[in-house]
Amino acid sequence: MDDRKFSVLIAGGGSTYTPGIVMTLLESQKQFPIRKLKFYDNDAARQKKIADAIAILMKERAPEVEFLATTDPETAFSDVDFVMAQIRVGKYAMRSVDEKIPLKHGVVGQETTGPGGIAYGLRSIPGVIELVDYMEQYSPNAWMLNYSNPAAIVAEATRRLRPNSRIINICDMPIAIMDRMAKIVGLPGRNDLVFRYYGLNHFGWWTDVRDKTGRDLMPQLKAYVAKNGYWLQDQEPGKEASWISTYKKAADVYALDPTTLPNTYLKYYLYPKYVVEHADPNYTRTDEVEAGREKTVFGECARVVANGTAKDIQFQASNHSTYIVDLCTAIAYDTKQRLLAIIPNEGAVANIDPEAMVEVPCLFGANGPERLSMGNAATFQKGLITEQNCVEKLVVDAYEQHSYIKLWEAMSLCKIVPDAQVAKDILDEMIVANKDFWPELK
Ligand SMILES: NC(=O)c1ccc[n+]([C@@H]2O[C@H](COP(=O)([O-])OP(=O)(O)OC[C@H]3O[C@@H](n4cnc5c(N)ncnc54)[C@H](O)[C@@H]3O)[C@@H](O)[C@H]2O)c1
Ligand SMILES: O=P(O)(O)OC[C@H]1O[C@H](O[C@H]2[C@H](O)[C@@H](O)[C@@H](O)O[C@@H]2CO)[C@H](O)[C@@H](O)[C@@H]1O
Ligand SMILES: [Mn+2]
Repeated sequence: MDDRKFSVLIAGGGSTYTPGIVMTLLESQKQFPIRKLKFYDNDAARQKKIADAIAILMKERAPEVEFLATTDPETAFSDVDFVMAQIRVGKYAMRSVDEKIPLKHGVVGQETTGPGGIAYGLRSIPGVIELVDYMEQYSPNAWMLNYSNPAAIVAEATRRLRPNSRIINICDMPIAIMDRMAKIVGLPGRNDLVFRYYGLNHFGWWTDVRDKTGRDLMPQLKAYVAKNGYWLQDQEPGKEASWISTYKKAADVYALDPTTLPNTYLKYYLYPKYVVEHADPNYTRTDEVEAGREKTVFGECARVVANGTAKDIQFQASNHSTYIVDLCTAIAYDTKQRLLAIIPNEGAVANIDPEAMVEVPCLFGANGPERLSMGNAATFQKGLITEQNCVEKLVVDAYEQHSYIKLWEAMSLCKIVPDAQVAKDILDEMIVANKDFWPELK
């Protein structure tokens, strides 16, 4: 009988996703038992607001689990088995800038795609590399499951700058979509699907989806998505309008290739004009998140602290939290569960650059991900992936070489940006806005 219990560190303890992850960890004690839970953040005040509530929760529901929150790297990263990383370098203030500057130039302003994603990527690279270095210094046998975005650029940077690190970059978008697919075909959840998927992060397609008996679910899914996208009518009370619109827009993305099912993020690359026409340059997604998720999460934490009890705490598990715990479980117990991750291609998508960081199904075990072969990308996908992957590589080139030209090339090559002069105008504004975060570009 395996009586191991694990030590988990949440890096970015002040994240709005932290309470949901803690709820899943508490509900998963049979599947993935923990002995220690730590938070680490570089903003003590932000983290404390969440940690004070979670301390009450842990005392009431898991007093046997050691809990602490710290801003000290050695305290945080020592004696850790798994690091769950979810930092946002520059916080929402900089996400707001990432979204608003491009929109002023009539270009998509978005967290992880286009110029916004490029700017975010240059901020995130040093922050995530620092976490990897702390982990390797204090707990060299630990695994890092990294949600910190933009995962595509962070993944290329960690492949290049820390090639032997035990970091696995992940994304919950395909997971959320597969939970929807399961509902569309009347199955309990994503783990009841067997799928083939390939692409880059926030830039991928399903080519095959079956149930566990091998029944082909693609015809039923395609018929639904062609009409509704991934929007589940009336099954999502309170879902925000911007997300409803994104799920519905998948129908138009699907129309471009009815042989596959698309990731929702492709709308930004294939319908940028539509996105810009439906955006408000003065009130973007960050404003919605600050008025929504951030307010709700920090309000609930304050309520728990004020009441001195978490008996009626209003946080719950989500696909975001269950996914990262599924990954830790698969690694901890060598289960070989088939799970998506962003990994070095090395032939998984045979006709794409072997050094691309692709998002494909892997078998997860004690040695981490084992890639599954997804065959060749079709011509449409190959063209899109090759261009976008070069953008992501140019961003990491710009970071490594402190190169203005490389970053201008990345912005100009990006499918979302129509013109090299527009790219330059956006870039020059972003350099000023990111002066506290980016390397000085020559
Ligand atoms: N990969 C995915 O699919 C996925 C899904 C959801 C969220 N995310 C990402 O997770 C992250 C957290 O999202 P959020 O909305 O909760 O953000 P948030 O701003 O609420 O929390 C981020 C936390 O990171 C901390 N932080 C920033 N820089 C740091 C550094 N260098 N070292 C340590 N801590 C640092 C901040 O102080 C903050 O407490 C973001 O990067 C977001 O894009 C990714
Ligand atoms: O705009 P946000 O901050 O709500 O979400 C941006 C993230 O969207 C995807 O993840 C989640 C999202 O976090 C959650 O709010 C919900 O709406 O569902 C999405 C899919 O689970 C995306 O994968 C992340 O990379 C983004 O950061
Ligand atoms: Mn994602």
